[in-house]
This record gives sequence, structure tokens and C-alpha cells, in this order.
Amino acid sequence: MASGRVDLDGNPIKPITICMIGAGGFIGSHLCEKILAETPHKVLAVDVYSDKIKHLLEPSGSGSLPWADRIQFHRLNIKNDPRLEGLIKMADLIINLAAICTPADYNTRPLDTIYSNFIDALPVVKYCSENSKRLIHFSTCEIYGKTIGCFLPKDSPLRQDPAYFVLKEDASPCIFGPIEKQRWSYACAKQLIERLIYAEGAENGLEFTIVRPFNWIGPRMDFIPGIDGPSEGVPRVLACFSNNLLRREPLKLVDGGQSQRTFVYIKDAIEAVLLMIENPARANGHIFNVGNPNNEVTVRQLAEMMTQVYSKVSAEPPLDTPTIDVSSKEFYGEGYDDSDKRIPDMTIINRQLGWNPKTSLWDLLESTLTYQHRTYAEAIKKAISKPAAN
Ligand SMILES: NC(=O)c1ccc[n+]([C@@H]2O[C@H](COP(=O)([O-])OP(=O)(O)OC[C@H]3O[C@@H](n4cnc5c(N)ncnc54)[C@H](O)[C@@H]3O)[C@@H](O)[C@H]2O)c1
Ligand SMILES: O=c1ccn([C@@H]2O[C@H](COP(=O)(O)OP(=O)(O)O[C@H]3OC[C@@H](O)[C@H](O)[C@H]3O)[C@@H](O)[C@H]2O)c(=O)[nH]1
Repeated sequence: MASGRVDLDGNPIKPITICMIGAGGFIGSHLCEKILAETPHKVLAVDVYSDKIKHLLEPSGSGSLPWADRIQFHRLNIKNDPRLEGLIKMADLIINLAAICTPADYNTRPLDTIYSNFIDALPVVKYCSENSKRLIHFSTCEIYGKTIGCFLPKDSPLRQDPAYFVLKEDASPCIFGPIEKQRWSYACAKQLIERLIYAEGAENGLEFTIVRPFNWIGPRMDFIPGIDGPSEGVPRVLACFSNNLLRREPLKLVDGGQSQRTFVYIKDAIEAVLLMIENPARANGHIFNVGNPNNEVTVRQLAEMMTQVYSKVSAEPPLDTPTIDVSSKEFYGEGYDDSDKRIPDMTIINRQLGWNPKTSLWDLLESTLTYQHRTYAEAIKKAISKPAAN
């Protein structure tokens, strides 16, 4: 497994220690799994939660896990814990995933959103710069905001021209709505931390890579309200729609479900991150879009496809009315706004790392919804039957 591994230029890969902040989240859990199963690297996993990586920390039966000596979990909040700097000093590479990153929070908890995505990330950047540590920082495709094309007249033929909607790391502008549309608090905070990291690179020689994920989805994403998260919580769309399907409720389409997204399978995206980890000479100083331009759908089409796939994996027929429309004000509250369309340009990641996504939207939904059904269907049935029994 570990021996004989080489990078993209044929050089042997040396084992390193990675301090992964936010390791207990959706992306972190998949990245930990991949690193432990397929590489010789060590992980200092930092998070306030560990539920999603419990299977990597504790053996389910007797005996120990094969990677037991290569992962340590440090339960800490990077907001206010003096241990952070020491952990960064112990590592060769720091990966920062920690963030508030669910749209329902951006307009309702803008202060927490800005603090989490900018202020709390500052010491991480500072300690990396001061200690000459390499940093891979997770930003977002939301940095791009809206497309130029969406400001053209509805019937303009230029709307079909990729120059008006394909998002390029080194050329596209960042277009956010007005301040009262607090949705953009997240994108704006992420933009400023990107600029700070870039400036640390330019002025102080920080070795950095910035990742802009375009809607990575798969098992363990967010939570199912009332089962492993708050009943009133609003997760990202995959978990919202999964929750509706599991409870046999119509899927809620915000403002008609006209926004478009490209979805990439988490396992494909993690391959890209591993290439960045193990090919520093090719990844340093770059900002990478990581998405799947071939998996574009409107949110309405996503709802229809998830309904079909879920019916297949659960063997339950779809509802007669599988979707309902809801206004964004009703669903998210005041200050919500939306990205209209998100197609990643793949030139830079292709050129630097030769990475391409593989999994179709149908296939990734099939494996993800199989997981959702297996993980939650029984718990939902129990939760639904409880009030009736009381
Ligand atoms: N999933 C996506 O498609 C996507 C898209 C764009 C950007 N991103 C970015 O990728 C990163 C990871 O996203 P994710 O989907 O895994 O989200 P997630 O919410 O599942 O994971 C984030 C993790 O960070 C931890 N965390 C937050 N604040 C912390 C703090 N102060 N101290 C310690 N731990 C803290 C959380 O507990 C959580 O486990 C985020 O920066 C997010 O903005 C993700
Ligand atoms: O139940 C729902 C949930 C969501 N939606 C819509 O589905 C679309 C996607 O919503 P998501 O919750 O997945 O979040 P978005 O794609 O808007 O933003 C995400 O993008 C990248 C990351 O930085 C973050 O994880 C998040 O900001 C939006 O248009 C939203 O309005 C619904 O129509 N119904």
C-alpha cells in the first residue's frame, strides 16, 4: 500500500504529518478515510465533533484499526484554543476545512458566518506563514457569486456563450448582491481570506493551495433534521431532499427550483485533494475549481432525479405530488439570494494535476441515496410512529 508510491513526476512520495482542521465534517471524514486507507501519512484530526470519523478512531470489535498509530483526534474549537499553534508546528501540511457553510446560516447568522469563515481562519494562516508550513485552504465556488450572463436580457443570445457563465479561477469576476442580501456574507468572507492567503504567498512566501469546491455531495453530508441534527435545522440541498424522501414528503423547490448547479461525487473530488497533497510543486500557488461540469441540472431536475433514484433504491413508489414550490423568504428568511449557475472551468486542475471527475449524477445519487436509505429509513419510521403512539 504505502511503499513504491510516486507523485505525478515519478518521485517517491515521503510520508508526512497532516494537521486537518474540520476533519470531523463531511469532506474531512472522506479525506481522512482516503489518507488512512491509501497512503502512509499521519493525520492530526482537529474538530469540535468526531461522530463522522468515529469508525476511523475506534475499532467496532476487538483488535485495533490498521491505521491506529496514524490518526490522533484533537477535540478543540479553533476560535479560542491555544493548542492550535502547537498542532500546526507538529505538521508538515495544514488543511483547513473548518467553516460554517450551510446557506440557511448565511442570512440568519451572518456574524457567526463571517467570524467562522474569516476571523477564525486568520490564526491558521498566520501560524502557517510564521512557521513556514504549507497550507491547503478550503474556499468555495460561491466566491464567483452570480454569472455575468444573468445580467443580460432573458432573450440575449449571449446567454448561450460560455464566456458569460463558465467560471475561471484566474479570469472570472466575483459578483455578489447588495449588503442587505446577507446570503453573500459567506462568499465575501471566503473571498477576503483567499485574498489574504494569496497576499501571504506574494509578500511572505507562504506555500498555499486554495480549493474551490463546486457542490461536492455524497454519504455523511450534513444531517437529517430530527434524527442526527436539530429538527428545525436546514441542511444543504442533498440532505433536505433526502429528508423529504425518507419522510415521504414533497421536495421543496425554492423560488421554483430554477437555479442550476453542477454536482460532483465526493469520492471523485477527494482524489483531486489527494493529488494536491502529494504534488506540492504542481499545486502550490494555485487556486483550483473542483467540480464536475458534466453533471449540471436545475434544482427542479435534481429533485426529479432524486425522486426516481430513491424510488428505485427504496422500492417505494414516488408520491403523486413529488415537489412543491416555496418562496426563498419562507424557506430561508429575509436576505436570501442565490447563485444562478455554476459551471467550473477545468483547465487549471487538468493542466496541473491531470484530474477529471468520473461519476455521473445518476450513479452518484444511486450510491448516496442507497446509503441514506440504509442509514436513516428505520430511524425515521420510528420517529414518525412515536407521536402517534403517545
Ligand atoms: N461540501 C461542499 O460542497 C463545499 C462546497 C464549497 C465549499 N466547501 C468548503 O469546504 C469546507 C468543508 O465543508 P464540509 O462540506 O465538509 O462542511 P462540514 O460542515 O461538514 O465540515 C466543517 C467541519 O468544520 C468543523 N468546524 C467548524 N468550525 C470549527 C471550529 N471553530 N473549530 C473546530 N472545528 C470547526 C465543523 O464541526 C465541521 O465538522 C468548508 O470550508 C466549506 O466552506 C464545501
Ligand atoms: O430544500 C431545498 C434546499 C435547497 N434548495 C435550493 O437548492 C440549491 C442548492 O442549495 P445548497 O443548500 O446545496 O447550497 P448552495 O449550492 O446554494 O450553496 C453551497 O455551495 C457551496 C458551498 O460553499 C456551500 O456548501 C453552500 O454555500 C439552492 O438554489 C437552494 O435554494 C431547494 O430548492 N430546496
